[in-house]
Amino acid sequence: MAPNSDSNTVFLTEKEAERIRSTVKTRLERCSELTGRPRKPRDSTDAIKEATGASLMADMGGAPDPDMTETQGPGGTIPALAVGEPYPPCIVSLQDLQPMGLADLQLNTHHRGRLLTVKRVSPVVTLVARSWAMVQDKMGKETERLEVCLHKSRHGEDVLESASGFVIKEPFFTLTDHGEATIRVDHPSDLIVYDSQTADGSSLASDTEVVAAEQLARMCKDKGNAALKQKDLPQAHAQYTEGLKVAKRTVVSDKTPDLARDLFRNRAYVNLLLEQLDEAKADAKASITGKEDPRSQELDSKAFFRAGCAAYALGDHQEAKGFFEEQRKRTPSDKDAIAYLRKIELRISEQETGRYDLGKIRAGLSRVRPRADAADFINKTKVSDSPGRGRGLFAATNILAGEIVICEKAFCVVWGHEREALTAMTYDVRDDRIRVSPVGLSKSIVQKLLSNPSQIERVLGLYGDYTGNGDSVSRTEDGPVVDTFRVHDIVSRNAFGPGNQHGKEDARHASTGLWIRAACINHSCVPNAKKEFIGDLMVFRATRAITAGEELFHSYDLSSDYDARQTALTTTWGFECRCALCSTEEADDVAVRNKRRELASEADAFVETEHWANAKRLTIMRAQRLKRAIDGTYDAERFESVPRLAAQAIEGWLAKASPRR
Ligand SMILES: C[S@@+](CC[C@H](N)C(=O)[O-])C[C@H]1O[C@@H](n2cnc3c(N)ncnc32)[C@H](O)[C@@H]1O
Repeated sequence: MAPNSDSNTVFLTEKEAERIRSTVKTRLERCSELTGRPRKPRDSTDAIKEATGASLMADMGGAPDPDMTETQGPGGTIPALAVGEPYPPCIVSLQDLQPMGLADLQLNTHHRGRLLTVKRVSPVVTLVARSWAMVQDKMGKETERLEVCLHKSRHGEDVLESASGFVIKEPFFTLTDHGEATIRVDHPSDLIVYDSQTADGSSLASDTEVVAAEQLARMCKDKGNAALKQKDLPQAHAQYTEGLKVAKRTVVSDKTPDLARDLFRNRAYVNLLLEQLDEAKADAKASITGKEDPRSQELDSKAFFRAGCAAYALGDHQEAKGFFEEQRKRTPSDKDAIAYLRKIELRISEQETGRYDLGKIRAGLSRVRPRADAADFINKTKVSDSPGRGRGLFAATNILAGEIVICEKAFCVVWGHEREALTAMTYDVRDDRIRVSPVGLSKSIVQKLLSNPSQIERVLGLYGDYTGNGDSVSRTEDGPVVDTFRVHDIVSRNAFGPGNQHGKEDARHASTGLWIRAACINHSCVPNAKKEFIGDLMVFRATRAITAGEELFHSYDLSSDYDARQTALTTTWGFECRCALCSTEEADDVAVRNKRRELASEADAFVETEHWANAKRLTIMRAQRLKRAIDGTYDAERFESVPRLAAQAIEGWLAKASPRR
């Protein structure tokens, strides 16, 4: 990777790049040699001792993290990960899988159709991009390493650390980068936290059992309330869920129907805090009593409010409006409902007209509130095939120069200053390329999809190199399923950086986001739309008049240098640009392109250091000379109808400069 003065550029030495490549290649060779071989038993005591030591060292930061690679630059060290060996997640429910033991594991094998029940027997070794621990199966005779890669936490808690019992669906037994055997989990839905309490009340028969079940449900509700008070949201959610298993049984709900409703209402609240919006909405709806007495009206008002908040956060403004109106009917003076209904009017107007108070939106943003409260405006565009480029976004109506084409909130954005921000060097074995990848964004998207499965289809419908094995299963009886490899590939080809809006960023913590509609816009070096970011709002404006039916383009890479642009487009986006400008520049002599690159760098440095306001006559003359020199590298005839990108910065400066009086 080329050295660069830009603070967001990662500089990887050839030696480091070679080390990453050879580590991965050696592992793959070893894996293929060992495929199908039986697992070698481990000495339990030694294995646990080793994990305990490694866990202590990791906690103290005392040992080098094997995930990390050295890079030069302000970001410091960056994790290095191998990608490009995707496999689909398990899409079979637990009840349809056959149990197996650790002794049955075979190397480099996905044990399809099988499940492993294990308990953790060592502390967890928490590394930047993975966590691991030693586990034993039911018999307690065999011990093995269990590693959770990248997607290792849920609601901010390390999954391995959150419990001691796990079920691994269709376990993948392989080698670590260092050649050690391990069970490896890449898809969060393949690891189920094993729940020993089976309070499903499935065989409730006698009155005494029903009373006991009711008591159990009440106890869960109390425990949930206590956990909520302690702000232990995952625990509160688990307790309410446990209580609901019993309270929903007909024999219990016939006797005390309000118990399940209370649990649903409480869980709706916890779900809102956990941003599990699908379930928050469903729970709130399930808790509605429909009764007329004042107490029930008050409780239903609360339920409609929670359903409204969930629908609003999901961007379903019409649905949210319906819920808040129901709330207002029950509690007419409720200020929250009135405030939300007012906001919804604004959102619906933004969505329909594309008119935004962008100044106000900008003023409401800050480092602690970096996400805009705004609706998406997309109805001037439609998605259609773009020959040679997959799908593209097209104008559905005539659009004037300067008009908003689309305005969209990020489906997910991770700001450089947020805990989730994480950049990695990924070595992709499919094309032998090392890239800088926003893996923190992939992690956050996976979490968001697991929490809101209604959104899975929208995201997985985006373009990515790996498209899975054709199964579109996004849920089993055990919960939502998200293919993390597909999300990784989608992020690679569709994510953008909203820029440094909230203080300095470094290479390891760059801001990145995913905008679903805008992800359909293809690239051109001669675009007809230009994007700007206001918080997580991506605003595209037409740079010239666009007629209905025309394809919309923006520039993925703004470099004025043909070679730099082509390298970025092939490496990051996987295509060679064949636009009118690239074809013209490609025909230039290499020496001419080199000269132009040098002059453009000089012009950039000039623009950076010399302010145009009150510039001296001599400074202006220098700028004019530079512009003439750059123009001299362009053949007037061939470049008549395409832009001269290298001259744009200095032209802009000259247009603004005025001689000092
Ligand atoms: C953000 S997506 C754009 C939408 C995409 N075409 C689709 O079908 O969903 C980026 C991908 O679109 C394709 N693409 C974008 N602009 C292109 C162009 N000018 N020429 C060829 N492929 C292009 C590349 O495969 C790139 O990785």
